[in-house]
This record gives sequence, structure tokens and C-alpha cells, in this order.
Amino acid sequence: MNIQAASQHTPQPTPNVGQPVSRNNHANHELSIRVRDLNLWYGETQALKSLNIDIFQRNITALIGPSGCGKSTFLRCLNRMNDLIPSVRIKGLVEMDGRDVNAAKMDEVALRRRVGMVFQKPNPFPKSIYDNVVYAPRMHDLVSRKPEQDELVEKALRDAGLWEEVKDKLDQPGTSLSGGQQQRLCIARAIAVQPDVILMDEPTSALDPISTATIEDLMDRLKEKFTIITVTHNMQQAARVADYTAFFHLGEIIEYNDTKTMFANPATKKAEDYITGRYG
Ligand SMILES: Nc1ncnc2c1ncn2[C@@H]1O[C@H](COP(=O)(O)OP(=O)(O)OP(=O)(O)O)[C@@H](O)[C@H]1O
Repeated sequence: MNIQAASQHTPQPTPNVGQPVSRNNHANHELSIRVRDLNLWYGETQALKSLNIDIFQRNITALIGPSGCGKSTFLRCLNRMNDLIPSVRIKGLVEMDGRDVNAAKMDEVALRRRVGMVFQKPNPFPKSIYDNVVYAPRMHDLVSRKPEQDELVEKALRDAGLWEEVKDKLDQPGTSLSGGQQQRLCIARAIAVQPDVILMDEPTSALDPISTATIEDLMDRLKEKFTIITVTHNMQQAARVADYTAFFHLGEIIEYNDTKTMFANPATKKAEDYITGRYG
């Protein structure tokens, strides 16, 4: 990280830890997630090594880096999905809006409501389009009456850019849609509970270029309301959609910066080599 530049741009309570070195003009800079000295082991194997990063509200942060460097593992630390893996041990701090995500008193169900997730392969429930969207809000008691549910379904599908395509067939199975539509349905499902953060793990890697472009446009609109953290292997995509980019390598964050600077002027040789396709 370019320490000099960092101290010029950012007042830093903890010098140079997890702070990007410069920022986009239009970016919003309120802190959403604060990670300090985060380590994770699968059994004896350490997959995340002393990660420090600040993630900002209502921005898109891309996680990039070669296969196996820990991007998905890190993503899963943010909504405690790794808790489901018995061999996992975690040390360090993940704070969301000032609250320790790993604290014993943290309600995991409530946490996963605040931190939605969209996966690589679209995975609608084997239910109707309508029920896919309304399932989680019902479970969390956010809606009960039918008119409220109808309104919520329409809003989520509109926000996911899918309403016009499905409004006349809401009772059809979610799985009857195209891959790109299914992924937007999964996004509608995620935003239906009004989360603060949406985690996306390679959300377009199973999609064709047109569906990919639609999702990228959607991400750009969704960041008005949500903090988005996305894993991608597609460097053009990171450059197009992300305000900030973190480069992972062998379980460490080697570089974290605003995306323009990271791509135009990477501070480390490793990031430069990766971004320019010298390895992957
Ligand atoms: N459930 C698991 N049990 C044991 N080891 C795991 C598990 N999940 C991931 N790992 C290991 O942790 C390391 C990081 O994996 P992770 O999937 O987080 O990397 P990644 O950067 O997301 O990779 P990719 O880009 O290929 O998806 C790898 O060495 C991987 O083999």
C-alpha cells in the first residue's frame, strides 16, 4: 500500500490499516465493515492471514486475486457462513456498523438478514417467482397481509430490474427463467429483506455477456441503497463496476485501493502482474 498517499488523503485512527490510498470523487465514505487482524484456519491450514480492511457503505468493493487466495472464504466471514464448516477456526475482528459479527450474542439469523448473499450459480428455490421473493420477508415477519406482500414482491423485482419480464407469470417456477433472469431473481430475493450489505460471489461467471452487462448495470443502481462486496475473476468487470478493489494473494490482502488507481497505477508488482494477466 502506498503509505504516503494514504496519509495525505485520509484521517487514519489506525495508520495505514485497511485504508484505500485514494478515493473516487463520487464515493460515499461512511464505514460499513471494519476488519482487523482477521485470521482463518481450515483445520491446520491457514487460509486468511491477518487481514485488515475498511469497507465503505453504498460502494462496490471488488475482491480479486488468483484461485484459492481466500476471496470466498473472506466473503463468508462477513455473514458467518464459515460457522457451518466444522473445521474452521477464526481469530480477529469483523465489525459491522460497529458491532462484532462474531460476538456470542450476535443473532446469526438477524445478521444474515442484514447481509444478503448471491452465489455464482443462480439458485432459486423450487418455488414460484412470487414465493422466491416473499419467502424470507415472511420468515422474518416483515410482511403478513397479502397486499403488503404483493407490494414488496413488485418493489424487489423492480429494483432487481426483472418486474417487466415476469409481472404476468409470477406463479411460474423461478427455475423456468433464463440464467440471467434467475440471477436477478436471486438478487430480488436478497434485497427483499432490505439488507445493508449484499455479498456476491462471482455473480456473473455462469452468465452470457448480455446477462452479465445487465447484472453489472443493476449493481451500479443497487449501490445507491446497498453496500456491495463482489468476488470476480473478470478484471474488466472489476474495473467497470467497483469503486474499490482489494487484491488477495495466498490468504493476504496485498493491496487495497480505489479501483481507478489500482488499475492505472498498482502499488505492488504482484497486483500489477495479476491485473495485466501475467498470472491467474
Ligand atoms: N471448506 C473448506 N475446507 C477446507 N479448505 C477449504 C475450504 N474452502 C476453501 N478451502 C481452502 O481455502 C483456500 C482459499 O479458498 P477460497 O475458496 O476462499 O479461495 P478463492 O480465492 O475464493 O478461490 P476461487 O477464486 O478459486 O474461488 C484454498 O486453499 C481452499 O482450498
